[in-house]
Amino acid sequence: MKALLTGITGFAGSHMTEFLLAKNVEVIGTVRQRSRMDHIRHLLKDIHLYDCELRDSFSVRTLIERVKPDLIFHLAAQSFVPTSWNSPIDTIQNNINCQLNIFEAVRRCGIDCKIQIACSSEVYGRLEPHEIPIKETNPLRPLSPYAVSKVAQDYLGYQYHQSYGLNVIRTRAFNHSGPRRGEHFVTSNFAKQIAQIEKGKQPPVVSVGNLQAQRDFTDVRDVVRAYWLVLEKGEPGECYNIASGTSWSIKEMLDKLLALSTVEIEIKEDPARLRPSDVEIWLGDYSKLHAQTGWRPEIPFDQTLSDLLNYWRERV
Ligand SMILES: C[C@H]1O[C@H](OP(=O)(O)OP(=O)(O)OC[C@H]2O[C@@H](n3cnc4c(=O)[nH]c(N)nc43)[C@H](O)[C@@H]2O)[C@@H](O)[C@@H](O)C1=O
Repeated sequence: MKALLTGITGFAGSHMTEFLLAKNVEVIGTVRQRSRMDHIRHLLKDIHLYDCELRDSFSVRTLIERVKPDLIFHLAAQSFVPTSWNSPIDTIQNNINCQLNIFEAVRRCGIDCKIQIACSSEVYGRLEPHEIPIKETNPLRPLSPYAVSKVAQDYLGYQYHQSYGLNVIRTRAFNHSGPRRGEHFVTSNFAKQIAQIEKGKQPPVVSVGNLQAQRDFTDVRDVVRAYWLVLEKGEPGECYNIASGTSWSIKEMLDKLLALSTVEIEIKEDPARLRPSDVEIWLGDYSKLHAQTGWRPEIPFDQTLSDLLNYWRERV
């Protein structure tokens, strides 16, 4: 079996690759000139990489024709919410166009393959208290340009299934973390700062943004297992939440990280880290995914944070 991964050099992509290789699936990934290989260097001898600019329809079609994948995991995206405030057009164009190029290539080449698209809990945006925990049937009220790009990706997945019968499954992952998480995302950012403080490379102050927000964190290794399971057992055209079913405030998450360290550390709010609007609370209901595939989260959040902090301790 052949799996094509977009975003293979990224956080989820590298974990997805490890998961697929352990299942003896042939892994093919797309890279660009500027892709950094740090996360997949240890896997290079076991995978095939193709130069492909996902924004370029010709490049994508050539790749799909050549590879003829059985499975596609579409993980590549501009995924950092604050970047989407600074360059909304770039985020929207990138996230929508890349996916459209994949859909059109699969459709026009007539390839029979299953496609997982990495949508997001960001599509839900603003919530009413009675809507928590969030089900897939909830109205979508996106609160950032990134969230709007994910709504478009999500609905295009639905539409291409309805219109052309493409075998697309939409996953709405809530926040996820673990080793290799990009350093701008909150868990990784705080863990890296703490690791730097422990080594005396930063004064003993952690800079933070909005600590009141509540997030539902799942370990990335559980998330990629869900990506696999939806293609194995999911219903084409459907969407599935991937969540832990537990919510932590960002302050609680920071306290957990601080408790893993022996150093005295102060907390300081940095106004530059606040956003024009921030989703207040996320708590996902993953019962649909569980009923369809048997998936449930296995790695406790404390383990995720400890692995992440140790990851940074080895790198700073
Ligand atoms: C599901 C969704 O999940 C992620 O989006 P995100 O929730 O924006 O992730 P984050 O780690 O940037 O922020 C989480 C929360 O933490 C607050 N926060 C406080 N202080 C800092 C801080 O210092 N840095 C950051 N980054 N956030 C901070 C921040 O205001 C927010 O409330 C992406 O994977 C996205 O691709 C996705 O799809």
